[in-house]
Amino acid sequence: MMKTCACLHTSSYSSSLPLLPSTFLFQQQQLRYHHFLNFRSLSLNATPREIQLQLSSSNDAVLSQNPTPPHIEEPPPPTPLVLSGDDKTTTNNKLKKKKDINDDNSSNFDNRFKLRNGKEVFEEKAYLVGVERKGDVSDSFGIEDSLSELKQLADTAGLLVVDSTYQKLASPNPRTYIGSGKVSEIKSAINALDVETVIFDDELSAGQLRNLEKVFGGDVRVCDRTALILDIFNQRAATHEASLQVSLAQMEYQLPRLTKMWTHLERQSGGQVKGMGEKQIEVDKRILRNQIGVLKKELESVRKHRKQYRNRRVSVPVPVISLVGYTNAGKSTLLNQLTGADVLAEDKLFATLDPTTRRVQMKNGKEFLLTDTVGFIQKLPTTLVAAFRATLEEISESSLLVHVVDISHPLVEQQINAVDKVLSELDVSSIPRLMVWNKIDKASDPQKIRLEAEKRDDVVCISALSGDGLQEFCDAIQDKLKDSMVWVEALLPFENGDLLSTIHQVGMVEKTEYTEQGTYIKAHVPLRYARLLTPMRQLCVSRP
Ligand SMILES: Nc1nc2c(ncn2[C@@H]2O[C@H](COP(=O)(O)OP(=O)(O)OP(=O)(O)O)[C@@H](O)[C@H]2O)c(=O)[nH]1
Ligand SMILES: [Mg+2]
Repeated sequence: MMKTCACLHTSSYSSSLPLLPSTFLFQQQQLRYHHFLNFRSLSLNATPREIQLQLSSSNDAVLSQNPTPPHIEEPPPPTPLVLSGDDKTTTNNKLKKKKDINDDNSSNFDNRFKLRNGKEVFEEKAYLVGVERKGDVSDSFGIEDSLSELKQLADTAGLLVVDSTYQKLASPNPRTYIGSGKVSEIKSAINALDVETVIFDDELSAGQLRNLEKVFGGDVRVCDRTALILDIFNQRAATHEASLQVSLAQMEYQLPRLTKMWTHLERQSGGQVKGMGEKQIEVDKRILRNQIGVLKKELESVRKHRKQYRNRRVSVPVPVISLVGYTNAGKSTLLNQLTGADVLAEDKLFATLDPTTRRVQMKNGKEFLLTDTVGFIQKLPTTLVAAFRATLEEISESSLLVHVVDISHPLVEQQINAVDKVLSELDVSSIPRLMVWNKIDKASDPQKIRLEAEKRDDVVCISALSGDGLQEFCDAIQDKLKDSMVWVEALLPFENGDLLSTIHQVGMVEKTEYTEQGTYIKAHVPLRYARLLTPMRQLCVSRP
């Protein structure tokens, strides 16, 4: 796979703009600055598939060009570190170099290769940094909770978190995000703990990233929560559509961060190529914008296919219900439990990226389609919400949204608010909702929670893991679907037998009476069918 990517990359460059010398350096810079993004400059003529491969493959592709920049000392080509099994695993040239350096101490180093989900992952030492904004509203995540979530994210990405710190600030420092005292404190921690990566809990600007890396020293990488989430998504994207969406989000994240990364060229060449950096930023921005355009087109075509598929599904008269909720709430476990599907469900953030739809048959013979979707998280980057819009369209075309909540989680209220916030961005307020309090088996006082749920409308307690409460869940779905339907009394002529059986399938028929003129029904039916029945409803009104 890695070899394939390298070949692809070389051939795509042969038919594209020549790489400017500085682009090579830029690639090296990117590997340092944005280790998590597996990002590199791309050829203008690359196909979306190539772009995707280039983005998702490890850093070996960069080496295939190997141009020699004038006036600038060429950096030694790093040897990629091949980890078994997975070309998307976080790999890094620097690691190989470090491994060589550390050969004497290699047993210590090798201890940090861990097997996760069947993949070998190198655990880089990471240090977390957060900022508590004075005056933050109390219903949002506290700084310690937010940092502990960041630790979970880092863990999911395969990093080894060695320590963390935070600072209370009225407003972030525009140059370094945190104050200078805190910067020095972190620098000491980096030296003492041999930290390789510093991760900030909030999105940093290009300038802040650059300044912090400068202060921390050449070998230390700095990244932010968004880059970390993007990296997890990149590692986990399993389908063509998900890969395209992640690639697009990565590029959009990257675009504003190209600014001024080139000034080092002018410094290194002693001013001989003055202005070169500035020009190169423009060239690379243009290349990146072109790639974004190519990806958007490709996504649009994938989106059209999905739409056609959805349209076909609409013609199958079964309501579609989407599971939404905070990451790790138990959505996939619920889908698996109800449908016998085999969707990956695990105690990691963002286990699911692609929607999976399965048919559920209830005891009364009624059916619905259940869709599992990508989980949400607080501080979800807007670029990601936008990039996943195509996938999230599944949600907007549902008859009902089931909000799955991990009721055993200490920050359950904050998680509910974060999900509501994302849903409000998706413009789905008109779709009826049902809330499910999951993991009731794990709650410290399940009885108290059940009593609380009884007091509320639209809440059902379940354990997706044990299957407890699933019958109540299906009953609640029936009731909710009924609420979203229209009450009709109609007389269907006998030649409309097909429509009658569809109504039995999608609606809730309360009375059927056979008369000489046709079948008289009283039922709740979806709006679409109420419209189809309009002429027959008039007939019914005129019935003696
Ligand atoms: N104790 C208990 N654990 C549960 C329950 N439901 C899910 N889990 C566990 O919670 C973890 C996350 O479950 P998933 O089904 O992967 O959660 P998800 O909402 O699909 O997560 P994302 O795909 O990341 O958004 C897994 O380890 C499940 O075994 C439950 O009812 N009780
Ligand atoms: Mg899931």
